[in-house]
Amino acid sequence: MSSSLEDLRRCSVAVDLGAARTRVYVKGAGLLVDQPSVVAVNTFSGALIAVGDAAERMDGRTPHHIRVVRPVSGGTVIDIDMAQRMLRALVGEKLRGIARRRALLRAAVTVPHDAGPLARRAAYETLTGVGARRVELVDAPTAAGLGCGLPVEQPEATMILVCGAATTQVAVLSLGSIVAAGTVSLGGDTIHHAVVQYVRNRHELLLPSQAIRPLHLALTGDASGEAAEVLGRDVVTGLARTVLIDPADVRGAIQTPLTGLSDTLRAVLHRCPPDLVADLAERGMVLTGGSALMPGLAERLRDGTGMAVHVADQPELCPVRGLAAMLEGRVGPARLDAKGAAETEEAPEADDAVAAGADDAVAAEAPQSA
Ligand SMILES: Nc1ncnc2c1ncn2[C@@H]1O[C@H](COP(=O)(O)OP(=O)(O)OP(=O)(O)O)[C@@H](O)[C@H]1O
Repeated sequence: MSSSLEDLRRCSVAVDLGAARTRVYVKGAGLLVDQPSVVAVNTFSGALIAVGDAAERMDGRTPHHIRVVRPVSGGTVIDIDMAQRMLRALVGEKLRGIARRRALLRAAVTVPHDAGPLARRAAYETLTGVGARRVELVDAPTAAGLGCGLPVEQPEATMILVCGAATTQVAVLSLGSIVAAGTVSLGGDTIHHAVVQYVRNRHELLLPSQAIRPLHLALTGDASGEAAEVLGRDVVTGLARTVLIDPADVRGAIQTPLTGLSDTLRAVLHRCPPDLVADLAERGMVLTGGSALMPGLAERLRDGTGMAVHVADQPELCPVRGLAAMLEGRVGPARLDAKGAAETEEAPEADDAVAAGADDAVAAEAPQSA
């Protein structure tokens, strides 16, 4: 059994810090948090006004003194302070309870497969800032693969797509490690921005967020071709106005990010040994992450690659479910090596830990959590 799986089993908390949503699983208690990764703060006093669902509802509707912040982007923490405040507000009391019962609060957190030292450091600092004394970093495709029941630890290829808010990670896994992987700027938010940009340029209209989701239906192959009426704000006059949007135009607007995904899939397959590609030809790929639910995405991938495409059950929960499986010791045989899927970060004693590469486990005690 590898030390990293042993370490993961000792964790009591699993965190999937996503650009769109934050999910926190606590051993023995289940999924305690599944909330938007959003914080609203008072810009004058710095006071926290709302987090999660409440903060997201304020987005786009705030007066000057309230700022709505998204502290995570593309699976990477970009504002550590806000991410810590968000986690404390969402789950702080529970973590304090666990920390009181256990001498050492250990947490596991997902990071993108290509996260660099700074991104790893940011995830680690976010968790230590809310009381974790030891942090296990697990790459998101491995966690998602385990979370949807794929045999990622077996000597056979599995292809997993983690379709997040702004990025999609494509990975081929075998023996618990990533064999080849790539990332493309495609997700629910990318599609959202592409559609907003198209309507703005073509119709000089700014769309509210809730008007976009119905337009996603244009992605489906069987889109009837009927134009959809949407209400927005005229760019010039500032007045409310409706326009008719042709589904064919929406498909055109999102073609570029979709082409990027097909290119990334091909590039990843190109880097795989032929034996693994043969496995994948039989099995196809599995889509996880919330954007896997985008209407028509699976069909378009099937048409574009000729491979079988499966959408996981509750795809948005796969990464956190995979972490939960590791924490509960449901992953075996234990073939995930320490330099592959999971890495341990221990809290540093001093700044020299920061200088050490993120790939190196740093043995030291954490400072007392706030
Ligand atoms: N039913 C749905 N149809 C289309 N898109 C959806 C649906 N449900 C969720 N999404 C999209 O999924 C994305 C969120 O997915 P998920 O929760 O997996 O992302 P995340 O883990 O927070 O993001 P990331 O991995 O980029 O950090 C959002 O962009 C959202 O618009």
